[in-house]
Amino acid sequence: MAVGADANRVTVEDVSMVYDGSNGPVEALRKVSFDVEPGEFVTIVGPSGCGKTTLFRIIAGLQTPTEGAVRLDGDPIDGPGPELGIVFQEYHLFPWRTVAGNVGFGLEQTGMPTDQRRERVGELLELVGLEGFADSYPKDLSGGMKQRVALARALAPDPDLLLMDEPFGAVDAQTRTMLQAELLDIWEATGKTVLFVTHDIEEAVKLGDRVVVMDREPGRVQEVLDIDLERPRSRSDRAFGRYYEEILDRIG
Ligand SMILES: Nc1ncnc2c1ncn2[C@@H]1O[C@H](COP(=O)(O)OP(=O)(O)OP(=O)(O)O)[C@@H](O)[C@H]1O
Repeated sequence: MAVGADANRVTVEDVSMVYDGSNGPVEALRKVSFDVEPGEFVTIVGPSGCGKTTLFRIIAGLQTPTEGAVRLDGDPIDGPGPELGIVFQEYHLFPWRTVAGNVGFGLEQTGMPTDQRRERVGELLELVGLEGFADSYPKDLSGGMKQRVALARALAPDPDLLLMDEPFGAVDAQTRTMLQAELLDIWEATGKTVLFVTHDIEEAVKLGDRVVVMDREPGRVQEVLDIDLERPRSRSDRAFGRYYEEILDRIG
């Protein structure tokens, strides 16, 4: 295979997950398969309990599937590493570290020299629109700003894949719209492959090139829908509405 042919491609292969529930086995995923092409923005949408978080955790290497595998560039993902940038709904920032300290955390672990690290953190803060907040602490930031810090931290080691689990679920509607637009700008600027989990159909259609639609019946992928729309997209567009209704119809 040519060098780079598989760059940043994610392959989810027949992934199944069965939990040991207190009342017996709980099937969370059944033979889920799909690919994410390099540089693509893929959203995963489905109703509560359909297995989104389980799928996300398996792709992030935080959880081992009962069967199947997830590969990044052909290699199995066997734990979170610098090739993955992960953003959770609840920010997960270190409260005792400044904004710069949070963003630079992963870079410290790699042993990057201080000067270089400062420069990289500065670039990242600019990218997420937080210049001037390097010395602030998370407690002094709004939800949207905290999520920008979490995004900058995830991007710091220049990961192959950006994984986001309901990242805008905890912010108000106006901030959410703003963050969505900013994320698309960052995605375009960096060319990252993005996998984004949401329960919000509008968000899934607005952001994704392709939408992995989970079934009403837990653990199944209903279909993978190609969204053939130009950005920016809004619900007032007829074509947007068609995709929205289509997905709504499937998962209700
Ligand atoms: N640790 C666990 N032990 C037993 N069952 C679990 C466990 N984690 C999840 N489940 C079950 O697996 C199924 C899928 O859960 P999961 O959290 O992945 O779904 P989800 O789509 O992310 O839902 P939500 O949007 O509500 O978080 C559910 O039936 C859930 O109750």
